[in-house]
This record gives sequence, structure tokens and C-alpha cells, in this order.
Amino acid sequence: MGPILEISGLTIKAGDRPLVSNLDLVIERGERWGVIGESGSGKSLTALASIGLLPSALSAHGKIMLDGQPVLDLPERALTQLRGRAASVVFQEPLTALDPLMRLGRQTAEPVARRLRREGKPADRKAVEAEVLALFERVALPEPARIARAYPFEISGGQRQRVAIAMALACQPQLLIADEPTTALDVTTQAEILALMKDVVADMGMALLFISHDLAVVNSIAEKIVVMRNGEIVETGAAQAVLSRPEHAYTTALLAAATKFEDALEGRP
Ligand SMILES: Nc1ncnc2c1ncn2[C@@H]1O[C@H](COP(=O)(O)OP(=O)(O)OP(=O)(O)O)[C@@H](O)[C@H]1O
Repeated sequence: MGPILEISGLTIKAGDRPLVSNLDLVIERGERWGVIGESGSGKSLTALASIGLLPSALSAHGKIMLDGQPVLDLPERALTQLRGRAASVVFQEPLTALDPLMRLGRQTAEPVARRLRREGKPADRKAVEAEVLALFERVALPEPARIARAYPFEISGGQRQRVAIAMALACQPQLLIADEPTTALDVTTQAEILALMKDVVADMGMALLFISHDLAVVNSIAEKIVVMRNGEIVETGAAQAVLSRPEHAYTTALLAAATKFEDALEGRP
């Protein structure tokens, strides 16, 4: 089997204006990748394009193979099916993934039932409910049965992100894309969610594409790193190597800014 994601020569444009230029990236199965870069550098657009979710106002050229399928050439129906088994996304704000008017158990049941049917397994109410509760337990939600009956507004932000992760895992994707999934959370919850994601991804043998503007966060979860700036990759390689011996001045500047920020937090001069 080839890589789970293979992007070559990807260019994304708004009219004539390039937002991402000639980008290449290969993610092998089971690899954990981090994408860093300042706001507007094209991280989210690259991730959205990878799963065929680019806003229709934008155009994409080049080649994107997701689980061996050409994302840019597939009709919508085939794309939906491909996404269902190949990739899921967790966004920064869990409320975007959650229906405010539906109990959390019921909304998680939908992707669970789809996967059970796809695998030819029984998808009756009892089987689906058992899977939903097992997923809620897997993401360390307290009292899974109570949370399953709750609405999104009745639980905390951290718990909502755990539910969003459970929903993303429901279809057992081979690639999990996380776009700033901890940015909206307090530092303690952020650390817990990062540890959970790292654990789940390793446990289920999934690949990860983790987007963040925060170097420390990316360093804690990724084994390989892409540094983006103005829609281009400026540097890529093993996380350790890129962060300890950056080759590009932009990466050095990101590192210096991160260190300064940490010093300021800890009251160092
Ligand atoms: N629908 C759109 N139409 C026009 N331009 C867009 C659209 N979506 C994004 N852009 C522009 O594309 C560029 C890259 O955006 P993208 O969201 O990928 O950046 P990012 O690195 O993920 O930044 P952030 O961390 O702020 O999300 C930005 O300049 C943004 O303004």
C-alpha cells in the first residue's frame, strides 16, 4: 500500500491570487506530522484541500492522492465515501462539528452506524449505542452514559472537544487531521487533549496531520514537521532536527518567538 496522503504540486488560488503554491507533501501510513506557520500561511487550506473540502470559491491544481484516490478529480459522492473511511477532521472549535440541538450520543451514533454497515456488521440500536459508549470511554469522558444524553451546551469545552474526537474516530479513519484542536482550550485541558490524541492515534495505527501555530504543541505530538510561510513550505523534516537545527531563517524566527513567549509567561527577562 502506498502513502495515505500524497500531495504534489498543489496550488490553491482565489481568482488569480495564489494562497498555496506548488506544495509537495507525502504522509506515510501511521506517521504523525505537524504543520506550523503563522496565521494565513495556508495550513488550513492545505488540509481542507487534502480531503476535498476546499471552499468552492477557491480553485485547486496539482495532484492529491488520499488512500490512492485522486481527490481533485472525484465527484462529490465518491469523495464523501472516501472521506468516510480514509480521513476525519477535528477543528479548533468543537461546536462547529456538533449539532447544538441533538443529544451527543445520537450525533455520534450516525458515523458509528455508517461504519458498522460499511463493515457488514449489525447496526441495530443496541450495537450502535454500545459502540458510542465505548468511544466516549476511549476519549476519557467521565460518565459516558450521562454525556450521551446531554446536549453540547451542557458540557465543558474540553469535553466537547473529546466528543468531537470521538466522532472523528467513529469511522476509524486512517488519517486524522486536526486543525488547531487545542487552541481554544486552557493550558491544562490542552495538554490532556494532546496526550489523548497522541495515544489514540498510536493505538489505532492512524496517521496524523496536526496543524498549529504553536511550536511547543507541535513538538509534543509530531514526529515530522512542515513549516509553512506565505503558502509555501520553507522547511520539512524530522521534528527533532527541524527544531534543534532549523535551516531556514523563518523557522529560527518562529523558534525565537516561541522561546520569548515562554520566557514572558514564566517571568524571565
Ligand atoms: N475562501 C477564501 N477566499 C479567499 N481567500 C481565502 C479563503 N480562505 C482562506 N483564504 C486566504 O488564504 C490564506 C491561507 O489561509 P489558511 O486558512 O490556510 O491559513 P492558516 O495558515 O491556516 O492560518 P490560520 O492559522 O489563521 O488558520 C489566507 O491569506 C486567507 O486569508
